[in-house]
Amino acid sequence: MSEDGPKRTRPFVLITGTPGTGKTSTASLIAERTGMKHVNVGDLIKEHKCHEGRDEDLDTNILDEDKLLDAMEVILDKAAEDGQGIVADFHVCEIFPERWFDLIICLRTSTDVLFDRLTARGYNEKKRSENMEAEIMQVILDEARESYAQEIVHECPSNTVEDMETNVTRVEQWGKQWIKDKDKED
Ligand SMILES: Nc1ncnc2c1ncn2[C@@H]1O[C@H](COP(=O)(O)OP(=O)(O)OP(=O)(O)O)[C@@H](O)[C@H]1O
Repeated sequence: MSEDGPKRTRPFVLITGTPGTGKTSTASLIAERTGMKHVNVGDLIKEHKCHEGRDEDLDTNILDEDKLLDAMEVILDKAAEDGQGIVADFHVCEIFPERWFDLIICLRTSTDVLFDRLTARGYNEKKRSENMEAEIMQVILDEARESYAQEIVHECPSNTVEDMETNVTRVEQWGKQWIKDKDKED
């Protein structure tokens, strides 16, 4: 959202984490429960063709960040104008301007569970290993902590359906409080 964009009355949340940790499932449940708009950044990239080519080795597309940020800014500005919250999900968090998000949830999944999920998804061995390693090394969590204020970054386990329920409820309750606090401010 642009610096001089519309004032926000609802929160913007980013769900991040290694591929397979449950970002899309969690974000869509949050959207369902709260009425926030779900922005599946992966889908947005496909829709707007934000690619600069393909990394065949890693079996992944190379992201055109500027194009993605432009496309997202339009969506975020519109949500702010409409008084709607945003729950975005993406496995990269450091590319977004810090001012965009009020809460960053970094989902974490244990090695054995993630292995099974990525295998079920048909990831090739190299892609699966890269992602497993990234999760073990907490690459995304470190990126989140480096890119945003410490107090808005939360690490949340996402191994079981119960974990997902806890995470969704947590964001839902946090959102209600955010709105109350915002109302008091105005
Ligand atoms: N907490 C959880 N408990 C049980 N199953 C889960 C949980 N989180 C995700 N899953 C399952 O794991 C798979 C991957 O989930 P999902 O697509 O939401 O992950 P993702 O982090 O969005 O992945 P990507 O970054 O590749 O889009 C799905 O089959 C989903 O149902």
